[in-house]
Amino acid sequence: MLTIIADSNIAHLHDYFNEQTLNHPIQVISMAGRDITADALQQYQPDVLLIRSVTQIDAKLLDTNQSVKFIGSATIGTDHVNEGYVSLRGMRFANAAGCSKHSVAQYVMSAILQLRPEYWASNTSQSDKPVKLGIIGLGNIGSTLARYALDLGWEVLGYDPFQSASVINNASVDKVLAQSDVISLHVPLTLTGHSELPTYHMIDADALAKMPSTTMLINTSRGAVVSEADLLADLNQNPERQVVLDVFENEPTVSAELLDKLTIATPHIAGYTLEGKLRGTQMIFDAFVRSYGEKGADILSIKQTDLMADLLPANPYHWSQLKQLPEKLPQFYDIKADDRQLRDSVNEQAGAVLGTDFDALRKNYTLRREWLFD
Ligand SMILES: NC(=O)c1ccc[n+]([C@@H]2O[C@H](COP(=O)([O-])OP(=O)(O)OC[C@H]3O[C@@H](n4cnc5c(N)ncnc54)[C@H](O)[C@@H]3O)[C@@H](O)[C@H]2O)c1
Ligand SMILES: O=C(O)[C@H](O)[C@H](O)COP(=O)(O)O
Repeated sequence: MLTIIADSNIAHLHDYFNEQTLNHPIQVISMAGRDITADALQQYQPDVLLIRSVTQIDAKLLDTNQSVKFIGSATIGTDHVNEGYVSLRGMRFANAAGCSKHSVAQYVMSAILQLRPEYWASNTSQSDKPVKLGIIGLGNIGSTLARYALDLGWEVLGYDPFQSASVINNASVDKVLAQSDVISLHVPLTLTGHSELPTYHMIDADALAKMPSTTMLINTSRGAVVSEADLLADLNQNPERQVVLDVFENEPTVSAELLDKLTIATPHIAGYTLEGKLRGTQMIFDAFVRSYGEKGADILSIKQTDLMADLLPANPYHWSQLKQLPEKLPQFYDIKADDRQLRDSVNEQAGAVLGTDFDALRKNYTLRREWLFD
């Protein structure tokens, strides 16, 4: 019998992990990601952990455990996982790199175009001052966002010191900060000692001072990439600056003081589309199959399967059509409705959105659909 502990927020968990697809007796124990603790591991002795970003994978969780062999995170970000420790323990780890790249890119485009609809026409063919979109981090999401921006005829000022120079990786960070109309952050959260160029508080008072007050800032990466204290000080000085946050330095709590100064604020749902979450589950299922398959079929003789196609309803939304009908964008995704829901969750007494309410907004979020980028 294979025992799996899984985050109950993993989309279609049981459609993927069951005795038919795995051709093996299994028990799947699903629970809130924050409840996956050393005590739960002690109680259930799982072979497999399937998690999302709210479960910290480290010595505190695993030092007293000898049962876990495979850990899958149905997320892009891995800053919640001490991968060095996991490798040292001989456990297999897989994340879902790129699973929601289109979802997040489309969230960013929705925010920009709903706040500045004039940007639909601010392109190289119709304007002598096309939109300059600054993108910091040009991996799966940043490079996908660049595709949408270039498709609208915008200019991209991109900065990624770990990628080769290219048509989008074309600027210094100072040029991005000083010359962009909008800056969108798409970096992992890395700390000193884990990266030559750590991204922790990358957007601090110095960086903000280099950004004209008319420059919009969008953060869908991780909250701590932006210094919240410095951002608050900047917004007190530059109340006209438009800031869109989907991630927050002190998640899952969000201060009302900060919320009041943001233009758009959403509860870490930029990647929350049916496609994005399903791809995440499919990818860790595939990684699990590969991992166990490598150990020989005697443990698990599994056929790899693409369940995603069966689980996705037909998708009528096409970027090419949306572009022709810009006024349709808010009907496709009303980002301001998500903003209102978060603001309505503020606990006046606490002067903040409480962690339990933030988590509930995410758990109960109605997954959007991605539009097809064609
Ligand atoms: N809000 C959400 O719902 C959501 C959804 C998915 C991912 N994310 C976050 O977005 C992040 C980026 O996702 P991705 O798929 O593009 O990851 P990715 O790993 O494909 O790309 C990250 C890029 O950042 C670059 N980078 C690293 N340090 C940098 C620095 N100091 N300056 C500039 N660039 C730097 C890397 O070279 C890489 O190209 C994830 O790590 C995750 O934390 C958030
Ligand atoms: O890293 C990611 O994939 C995203 O931030 C994702 O939205 C995390 O979502 P969670 O695991 O918190 O549900």
